[in-house]
Amino acid sequence: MEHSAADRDPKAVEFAKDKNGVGQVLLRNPRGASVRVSLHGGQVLSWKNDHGEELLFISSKATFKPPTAVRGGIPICFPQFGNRGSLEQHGFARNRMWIIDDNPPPLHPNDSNGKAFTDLLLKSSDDDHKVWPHGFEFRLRVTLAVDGSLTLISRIRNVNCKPFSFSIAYHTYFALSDISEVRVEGLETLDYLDNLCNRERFTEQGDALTFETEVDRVYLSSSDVIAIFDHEKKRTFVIKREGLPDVVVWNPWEKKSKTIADFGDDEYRHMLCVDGAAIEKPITLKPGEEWTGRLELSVMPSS
Ligand SMILES: O=P(O)(O)OC[C@H]1O[C@@H](O)[C@H](O)[C@@H](O)[C@@H]1O
Repeated sequence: MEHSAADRDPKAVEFAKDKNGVGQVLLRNPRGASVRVSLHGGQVLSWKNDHGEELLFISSKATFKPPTAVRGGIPICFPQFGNRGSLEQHGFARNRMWIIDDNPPPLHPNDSNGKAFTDLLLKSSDDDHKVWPHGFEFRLRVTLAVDGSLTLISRIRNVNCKPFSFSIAYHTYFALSDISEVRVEGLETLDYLDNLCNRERFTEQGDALTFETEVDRVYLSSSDVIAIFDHEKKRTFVIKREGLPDVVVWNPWEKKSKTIADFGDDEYRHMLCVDGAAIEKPITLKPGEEWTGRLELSVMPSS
């Protein structure tokens, strides 16, 4: 039996609909932090700390009307990343309607006890089979802990009689004061594939990543914790991953921003995508097998 914060506080998990009729789950912790998850795409749309400050970027030009994913938050790229395959960009999961999973297979008690959480489910549909002929169940648990950290646990199961392979990324748009004041640590000396150079492979040379132009890279096989230091806001995002060896770093910068319809011209200054991902070596599941991946995001004060 799993016990969530909802067992003690009926306000810890609430369900509502947005103005387009899309279901959303709101998680709250006792200190006032909150997380909002949409059933559309299983996408986290908001993560606020206990001062009510938004930690995820959402574009002022974002459209919240399905079927397109919202520009910001944490869209889930599955079963394809980017255009590395025949499916639509970043796969179809972010554009599908998920359901609430009332009776998910249990997870470790640490993933629920004392926390506010919700379980969502996406099952492959007949439409999905036309473009990707595989049977899967994708279970997503979104958890808000008492310390304000946000955890996404994905369990993907092959429910068909033939194997399939997939890629996945949690395309996390972090909200920042100013991209030119930001430093990312944990990717030093790693190899990366540069999407701006036909995925050519390079090796990261610098001490830490800083930003002064467009970046669109997949860092490979990183085992470290990633930290995003925001000097102006005096806070550091800490990203921990399990089962997600690769890390995408994306900022469209000035020129590309102007070509993205649901993104403001100057908004690149206030966001950075850093995704926990499994891309270079797709994950293969035999019939009946399940894969688990875990992303944990937390924020710490820094000087
Ligand atoms: O506009 P989309 O489909 O959400 O993708 C945004 C970006 O996502 C990044 O992860 C890709 O590497 C970029 O190439 C892409 O432009």
